Amino acid sequence: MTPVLEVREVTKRYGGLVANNAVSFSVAEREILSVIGPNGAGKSTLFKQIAGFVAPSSGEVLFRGQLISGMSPHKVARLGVVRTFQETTIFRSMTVRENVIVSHHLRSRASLLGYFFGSRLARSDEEEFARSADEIIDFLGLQAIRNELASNLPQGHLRALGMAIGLATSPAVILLDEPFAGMNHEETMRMVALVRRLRDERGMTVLLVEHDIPAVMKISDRIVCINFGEKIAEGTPAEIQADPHVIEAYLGSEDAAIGM
Ligand SMILES: Nc1ncnc2c1ncn2[C@@H]1O[C@H](COP(=O)(O)OP(=O)(O)OP(=O)(O)O)[C@@H](O)[C@H]1O
Repeated sequence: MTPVLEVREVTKRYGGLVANNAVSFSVAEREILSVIGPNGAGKSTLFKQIAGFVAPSSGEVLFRGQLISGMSPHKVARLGVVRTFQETTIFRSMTVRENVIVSHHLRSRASLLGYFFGSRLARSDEEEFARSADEIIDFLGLQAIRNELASNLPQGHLRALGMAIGLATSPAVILLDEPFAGMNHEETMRMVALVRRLRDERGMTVLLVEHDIPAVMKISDRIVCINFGEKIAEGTPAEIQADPHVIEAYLGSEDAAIGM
């Protein structure tokens, strides 16, 4: 089967620093794949290149066979590859529901400006977007904060809103940047279940960058491990857990052992 996403020999240099060095891997439809590695390994840089926030120095990223590396994040998102949590646009003076409605305009025929100025085309989309926004809010269990201003939300809810905004565009591939960061065990388990539902109920392919190794082991179909910008291992959670290169990378870092 054609992979939904292909990362081919992606290299990113910042001056003399090589943040990613010829990283290659592919992701199958409806797969949950995690990218792990010690601090500064190059995980965020890799995600930014997949989602269009940063252009590779060399190499390419393909989505269903189409070249997407070098495109703007907006174009990449329109095609169906969306990164959430960091650098997500949240309108602080709008409510949760309004934010999710507005985000639908990324895939709309009418422009965002049309929404603000009430164009006819925008008005015709409005009802559908409101219905879809309510569905996403229910899906994520955010009913209680539906009408809360974004500026009043604590960090955890802001992250959930970031996810809601990502879902509003109905992506085929969603990239989650440290979805479990700062969460206690119970919250993490809830998020693990939610990510599985994205795949099982919405047919999405999920890529995540995450430091919470036990959660990664639980949730991932496959894991790619990078260290000093290079891919050092790729495999199932059991394979990664037993890989000597991975163990060595973690033992030599301040992330401590790859404790599971
Ligand atoms: N815009 C930039 N300019 C210069 N160097 C950068 C830039 N972005 C990242 N780097 C460097 O590239 C390397 C990889 O950084 P990156 O943020 O991708 O790592 P990471 O694995 O995501 O780290 P962490 O787990 O700590 O978030 C680091 O040495 C970082 O300092």
